Amino acid sequence: MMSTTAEYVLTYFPIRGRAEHIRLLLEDCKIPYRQNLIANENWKQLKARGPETGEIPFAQLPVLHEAGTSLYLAQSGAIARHLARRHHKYGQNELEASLADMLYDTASDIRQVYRDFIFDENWQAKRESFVSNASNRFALLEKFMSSRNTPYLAGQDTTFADYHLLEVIHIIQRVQSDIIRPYSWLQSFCQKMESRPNIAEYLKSSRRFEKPVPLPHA
Ligand SMILES: N[C@@H](CCC(=O)N[C@@H](CS)C(=O)NCC(=O)O)C(=O)O
Repeated sequence: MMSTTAEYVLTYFPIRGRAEHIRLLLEDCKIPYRQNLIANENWKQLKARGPETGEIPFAQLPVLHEAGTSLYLAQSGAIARHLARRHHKYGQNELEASLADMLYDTASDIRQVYRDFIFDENWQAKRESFVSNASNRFALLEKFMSSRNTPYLAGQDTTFADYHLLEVIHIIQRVQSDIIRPYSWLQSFCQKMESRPNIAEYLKSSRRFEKPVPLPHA
């Protein structure tokens, strides 16, 4: 949701990248935020002065700024967790919070496999092994989640981990559209996430960027 009375400003590039699960969380919870989209040609300058002004503490994006505070938060995982704590998306109890942490990191590991593949100059030759690796990782997640049998990763409601996993599935489906077909829990998870009204609206809106990363084949 875009708003003129934004609680948060999310600074990132005009791609989905590492910001997308943060956007999904903001959108699903209808938290007012504004996007500060940095074009490539402006990034060098901003990167050079960001650590000095405090606006980009570690010279990388995404960064979340909270309106009315001096807080400029870097690191996508820290941003997602910060919003989750503030907006009741960190589980109903400590066990759910720990599960959300574990499953967020599991989704990050799968995302890293995707990044290693997509940025590999021999990506075409490695497509099959990438798909097999990603599928094996989804199989383990499927096994774990089937044994718990909750609708969302940590329990009955979404946590920051669910938005991350949804985006990780979406980016890998761009490589292999039926990647989660063998996995019934993951399929039902995806359907549930995609049919949440605010997510459904966002996914088809012009606010959502088509590209996960700025590469022609991604
Ligand atoms: N661990 C950081 C990594 C941030 C990161 O790698 N950001 C990239 C974009 S996805 C970036 O700012 N690249 C531009 C640069 O380093 O100059 C996070 O999760 O936020």
